[in-house]
Amino acid sequence: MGTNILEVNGLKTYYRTRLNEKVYAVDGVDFALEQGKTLGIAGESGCGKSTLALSLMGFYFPPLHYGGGSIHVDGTDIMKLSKEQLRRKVSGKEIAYIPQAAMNALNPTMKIISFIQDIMKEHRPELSKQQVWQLAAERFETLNLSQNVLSSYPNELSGGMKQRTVIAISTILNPKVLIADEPTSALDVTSQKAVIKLLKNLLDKQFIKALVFITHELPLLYHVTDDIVVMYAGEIVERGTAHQMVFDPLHPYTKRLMGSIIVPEEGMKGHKLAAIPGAPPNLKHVPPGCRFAPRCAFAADECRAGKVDSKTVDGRIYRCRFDTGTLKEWYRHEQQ
Ligand SMILES: Nc1ncnc2c1ncn2[C@@H]1O[C@H](COP(=O)(O)OP(=O)(O)OP(=O)(O)O)[C@@H](O)[C@H]1O
Repeated sequence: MGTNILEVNGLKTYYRTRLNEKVYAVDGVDFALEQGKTLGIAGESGCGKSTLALSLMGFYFPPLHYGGGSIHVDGTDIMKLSKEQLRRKVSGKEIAYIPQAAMNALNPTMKIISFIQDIMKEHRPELSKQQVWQLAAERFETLNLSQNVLSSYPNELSGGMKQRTVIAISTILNPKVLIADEPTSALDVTSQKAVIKLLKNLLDKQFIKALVFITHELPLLYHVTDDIVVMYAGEIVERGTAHQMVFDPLHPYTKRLMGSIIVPEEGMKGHKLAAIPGAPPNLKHVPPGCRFAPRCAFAADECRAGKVDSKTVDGRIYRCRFDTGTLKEWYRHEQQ
């Protein structure tokens, strides 16, 4: 077992709406990520992936509120730090976050180098403008990005180049953990591959120590991450290696999620596609038992009765009352 660079225990966060209702977007999440590893987070829209990312950064600004639990980054519980300590010591330095569509949020009137100068002014004020340029140019070259990009405006770059630039900027301080939220969505296949290559490069060169990759496209994670967790209605319902999750899912939700997506992998090309019936629950009023039960073909009365805890079997974690033998038998029957 390696060192855990990120450890999350019992994390709960919620939104408070204008009508004073609570939306339980992250509801008791536990996971750990070892140094040098990549973790994928998958799930349908609205299951809490982006909220989890915001929560991991300690970005608690209304309407998002912290409800409990701990987040250790390289041994430090960041929830015990003040907002000011978080901003100065953690954000971007220990843990960095690339939100969805970040590349479209770059100020179009600023050259790329200006974004890096702003970061360095805050975190490395001792560096001169010339030194910042030198540092940025070396980093860009190492990541196979031309240093000409530094003197460009965001709108002069293609979508794929813009996204790679955002990633290079966000990791300029060598954060221990990088959280990338849908970093490849809205890009063509060639640009997606370039982004994935860049992320792997950051890990190989040890500019980052661990990567969390969030996407609703579970099969994409197969090429990027060591492990995958699947979220459903604010909870993690399964965790396994990328191979296990794609080729041998245990939880009925993971199984249905895989069955609803075109999987280009060898051995999966012929699998039958079927949409998951129904919709995820309203996170203001989650069902009392298994949250997937209302949509699950295998659900029994006991599934709807009380909270379903996670269990660990052969290193895999899943949140379902049924044992692995029963689940696999059902899936085998379905395929016939
Ligand atoms: N500002 C907000 N106020 C209230 N509820 C919110 C707010 N932002 C998100 N939510 C709710 O929190 C839940 C989780 O949303 P979140 O965006 O984290 O899901 P997601 O899995 O990242 O979805 P997507 O893939 O579409 O980004 C959803 O029910 C969503 O409606």
